[in-house]
Amino acid sequence: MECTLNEETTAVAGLASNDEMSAHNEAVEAWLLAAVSRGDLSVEAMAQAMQADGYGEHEAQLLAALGVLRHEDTPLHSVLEHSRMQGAVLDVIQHFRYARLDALDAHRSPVDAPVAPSKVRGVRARLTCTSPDLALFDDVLSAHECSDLIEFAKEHLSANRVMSEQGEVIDADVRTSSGCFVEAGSVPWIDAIEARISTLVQWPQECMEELAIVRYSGGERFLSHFDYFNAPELLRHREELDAAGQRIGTIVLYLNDVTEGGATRFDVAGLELLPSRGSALYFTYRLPDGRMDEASLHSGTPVLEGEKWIATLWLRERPCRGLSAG
Ligand SMILES: O=C(O)CCC(=O)C(=O)O
Ligand SMILES: [Fe+2]
Repeated sequence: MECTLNEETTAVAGLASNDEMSAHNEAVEAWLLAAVSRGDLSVEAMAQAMQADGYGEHEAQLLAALGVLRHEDTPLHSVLEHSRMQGAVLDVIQHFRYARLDALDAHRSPVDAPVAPSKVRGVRARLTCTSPDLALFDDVLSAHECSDLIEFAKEHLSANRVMSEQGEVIDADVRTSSGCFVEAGSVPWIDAIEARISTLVQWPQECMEELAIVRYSGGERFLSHFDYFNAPELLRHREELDAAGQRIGTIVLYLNDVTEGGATRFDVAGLELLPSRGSALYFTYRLPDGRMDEASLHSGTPVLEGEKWIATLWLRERPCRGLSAG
């Protein structure tokens, strides 16, 4: 199983195999629900049963932990209290970039309604996938933060630029949106948002490019592309690689709900993620052997009604503050 849906489906897979995947997920979830309602909160027992059923150790632990988190709406700390394998669960959770809001609360911006410091809850991955490696998180930005970012961008938008084969900046058909960068300090709470994302994905803030806000109006889209620099023969790509290394991951923050169209589509997996205000898509594309993952090929599908607003953060191998890759 490559993709795991953890909530009601706000993600839509376009290929026929999705039906099989959903049926499989439903069966797994039904089993988890039954286990939880029997009062068996032992993640370990569930994981062992799943392993006996042919799941890999890691996957079984993850699914069992997710099952408890989801079906009981159980705070993370309570899962850990009930679990005899706290360390393993934490490893699994961290591996899949779960973060705890108490850690994230340190990075809440002033426009957020404060979460009581004693309140601990997990940031839930609605969906995880191994090929491409991605996770979709809910409630990463507050409604206030989303609308403030949109209001800021409205004052600073210009047509997005795409590089020609010769490495020149041109207006091209690949990306028909408008956008702007949010320089450090230009919005008071931008640092808080970036620090929160850094905590969520466990990657240093100084290795994140400047936040880029993009608006797609009716009919606008971003054709299939890789986010990493895949043409070292081009001067621009070579310069970028020399300056701060490869791009290895992307966070797309969805700033509004889109009425129709405007999905983020992963062509190889046939997976389409629908924007939902405040959620964050995180995907990575450096494979364990160092090659870049072609399964990360993706596009922004045409917006059919209304507008789509996103904010994107690209992760680099090395510090990149002050450089704008675009
Ligand atoms: O618009 C989208 O959903 C995708 C955006 C994207 O691919 C990017 O900003 O690199
Ligand atoms: Fe992209």
